[in-house]
Amino acid sequence: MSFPQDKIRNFSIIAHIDHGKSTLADRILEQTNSVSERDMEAQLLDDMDLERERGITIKARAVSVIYKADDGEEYLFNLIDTPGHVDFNYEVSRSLAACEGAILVVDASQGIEAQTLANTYLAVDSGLEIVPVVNKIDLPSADPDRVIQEIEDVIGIPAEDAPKISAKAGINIHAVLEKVVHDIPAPTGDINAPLRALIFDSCYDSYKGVIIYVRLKEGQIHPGDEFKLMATGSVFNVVECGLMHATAPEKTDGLYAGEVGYITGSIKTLADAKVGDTVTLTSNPAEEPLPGYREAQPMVFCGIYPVDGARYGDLKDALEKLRLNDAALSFDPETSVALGFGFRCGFLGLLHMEIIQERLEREYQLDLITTAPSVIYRITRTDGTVEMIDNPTNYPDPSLIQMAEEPVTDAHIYAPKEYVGNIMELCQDRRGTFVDMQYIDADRVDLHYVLPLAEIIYDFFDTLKSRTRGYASFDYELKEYVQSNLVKLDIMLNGEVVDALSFIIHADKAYSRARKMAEKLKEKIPRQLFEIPIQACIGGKIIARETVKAMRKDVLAKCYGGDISRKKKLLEKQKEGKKRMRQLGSVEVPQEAFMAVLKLDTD
Ligand SMILES: Nc1nc2c(ncn2[C@@H]2O[C@H](COP(=O)(O)OP(=O)(O)OP(=O)(O)O)[C@@H](O)[C@H]2O)c(=O)[nH]1
Repeated sequence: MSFPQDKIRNFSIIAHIDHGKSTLADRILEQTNSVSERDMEAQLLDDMDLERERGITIKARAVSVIYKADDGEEYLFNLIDTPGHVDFNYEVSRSLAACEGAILVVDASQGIEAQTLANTYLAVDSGLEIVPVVNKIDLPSADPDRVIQEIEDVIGIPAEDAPKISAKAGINIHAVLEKVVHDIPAPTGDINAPLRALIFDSCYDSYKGVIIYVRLKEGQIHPGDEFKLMATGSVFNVVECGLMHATAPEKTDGLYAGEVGYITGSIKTLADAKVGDTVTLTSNPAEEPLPGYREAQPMVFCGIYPVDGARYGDLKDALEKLRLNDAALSFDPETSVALGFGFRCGFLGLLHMEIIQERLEREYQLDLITTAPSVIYRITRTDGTVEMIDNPTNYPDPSLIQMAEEPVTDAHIYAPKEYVGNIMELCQDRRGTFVDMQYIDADRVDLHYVLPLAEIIYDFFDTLKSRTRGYASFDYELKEYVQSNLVKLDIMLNGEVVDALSFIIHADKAYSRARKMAEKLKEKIPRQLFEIPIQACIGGKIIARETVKAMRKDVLAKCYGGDISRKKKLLEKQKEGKKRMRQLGSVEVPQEAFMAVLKLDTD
């Protein structure tokens, strides 16, 4: 065994977004000489380009480093990075379950925010030792003592000797490393017991197949061993195992209880090696898997269509490739009269959805049309059957519905108290139910609301930010399904329903939304040779109407005579424009009309 258990420390860094988690991780790698300066790109742990650009951590990752402590001993630190966004909460909880402790980073000028608390609760639920650290003390607005007091008052853990650091300037990082050695317990677990290893992350490598990242709780595993994934039941042989160092993996002759490492075994798809599953050996299997496994459940759905119908096959290939590395992404073929062939895609949340859309466009050069995001509604039909509906097209006729239910969330908003009025107004407007309000300190409050998921998947967070000048933070958790007065709103152009524009909405909001959509469409649809009525209707009843007037004269008539190249240019331009048009029945609708209507709420 490479390292005695008592010299191993397995920990995560948890923080609210932007409080400096990745920067601290970089400093830890640097100070343990894990990376040469040349290799030290900022935010080494975030290795996807997109992550770097957005400055967020999408996938959890782990890295092993060796730290020579002040007591003269060498310690093996396994640092497990966690994603910082609620969409990826399940991955966060699995990463935490692989650790004994967590460094809690709090920004010295901002103090505790919504995800500080949400992530701390996840860590406490996993029984971790929390090591608070106050970061960004170099900022002029930093008030570390106030933040320490806040940690003690709000979280209820001792923090008077929390290291006050600057991850950016590299101040006091040593104190953090020593805290890890002294405050975070070493792992325990019998290396001779039947193997139980928790998969906390996995990725796809085109040479090695799926690489699974595990924390061994009990037992050991060696190359050549036959292992079983307990949730899926699939069996493989270990081809390689080892530790992940910052720059390259290190093959080892085995992994032992307490360690964190990787295993490869010609596993073909991520669906076989799911995060949260338990690895055991077929020769001496464990009786029970480790607790906490569940399937990642998509919560937000939308239709994705290629602008150019001929690229349907490319879109399919791209989605399949992305799914290799993202078991939470789901997609099924769907057809729309308006948009042709495409896919109904499911995501963990809005951020996840945006990331996938952006990757499809950027990495696979696809032009896409996406339909409005939808949550999953639970419909009980009059004949008693229950259906989960993620596509407005499948929404039954109102006469067949006995009860409609929608998902609601428990939401916490942290903000300075002067914004309480604005926030309450926003939550009210989004059909929120006020639960309570608590003071975090003299200036800031925690507003607790129950909010329908459908109301926060559009642009809730952006609106919240703009109404609080960026000071509010937000966190939510799915709570339950509740009965709701839902209707399906259809849009008709020239008397025909445009299926891609239909959506499910609360009855109270249907009228104003219908009116806004009709107005927007009128503005965006160019005049054509005939009059186009735009109608919004619920179950056949028209609730809003606008009309695009017919073209009165031939606009091309202006181009009499003139030089031929100018005419050609005009024709070229027209062709370009044509490509971006969709023929909906008898009406041509420009691409941007779809976009405009779908983004209605942000205006
Ligand atoms: N002034 C100052 N800025 C810091 C410090 N630590 C981090 N930052 C800056 O704060 C921003 C966010 O830091 P990150 O390390 O990306 O934060 P994070 O918590 O990893 O963010 P997510 O990955 O999105 O969760 C970056 O612009 C950093 O340069 C610090 O000690 N002082």
